Amino acid sequence: MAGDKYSVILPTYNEKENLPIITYLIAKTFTENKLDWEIVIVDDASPDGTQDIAKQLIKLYGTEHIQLRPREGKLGLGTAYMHGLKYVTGNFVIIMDADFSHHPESIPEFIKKQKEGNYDIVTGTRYAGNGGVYGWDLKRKLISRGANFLATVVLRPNVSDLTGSFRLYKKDVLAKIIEATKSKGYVFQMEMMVRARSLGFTIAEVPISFVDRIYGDSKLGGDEIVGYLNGVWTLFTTV
Ligand SMILES: Nc1nc2c(ncn2[C@@H]2O[C@H](COP(=O)(O)OP(=O)(O)O[C@H]3O[C@H](CO)[C@@H](O)[C@H](O)[C@@H]3O)[C@@H](O)[C@H]2O)c(=O)[nH]1
Ligand SMILES: [Mg+2]
Repeated sequence: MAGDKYSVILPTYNEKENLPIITYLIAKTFTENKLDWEIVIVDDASPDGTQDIAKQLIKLYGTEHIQLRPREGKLGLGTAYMHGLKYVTGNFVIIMDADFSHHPESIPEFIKKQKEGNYDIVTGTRYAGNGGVYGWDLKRKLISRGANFLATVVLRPNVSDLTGSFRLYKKDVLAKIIEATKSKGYVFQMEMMVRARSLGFTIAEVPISFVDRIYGDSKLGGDEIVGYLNGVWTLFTTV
């Protein structure tokens, strides 16, 4: 629709190798599809110089397309989205990873799906249709499947991929969900879907291929798994 603007919130922590290429591909995707866009980079004081790269990208694409909204230290993904949302100027928000696990080529499919039913949220799914995961070892696959299975059985939010983060939201919907969401770590993605359901928002799905990163390391650790289990329990007893 004329007047729609898509704001991509891109959280980064040590993504200097990935940031220029992901930015290029996001820009290309929006430009080719004649869509209005911006990227809000939320960098948590990455020691590798990610912010220097971001500043160069602002010079290249302009302040109307790229915002750098840094924070003092590594404060986690959930709060990175909240922080980025404060600066968003579009009426739609896309959240994705900066490490190519989420490919920008899916963005037009998300937008098309959103328009089909005027959905509040379109979530990427690795666990339906021709979606999938590539490059993870068995352990990480089992953690992801287990996390989804547990929350699906206990909380029944009727979303096939609860722990993924590649999603499109109406901006005011995202603001309301974030306000209701209490957890801060990786569990945030799952809680957001459960909250969205209980607030009555509509959710559609688009199958995506999640490809493990080539550059840098995942930030998922044992404390995140404990945090997830706590999150499922808390939602089970309160929502
Ligand atoms: N600003 C900021 N960015 C962060 C932080 N931690 C991670 N990031 C950024 O967030 C993105 C995802 O981080 P990864 O460390 O690559 O996550 P992953 O293990 O590949 O996990 C992915 O899959 C999970 C489960 O499916 C998802 O829950 C998660 O959101 C992500 O999509 C990357 O762009 C990374 O730089 C943080 O504390 N602060
Ligand atoms: Mg990753």
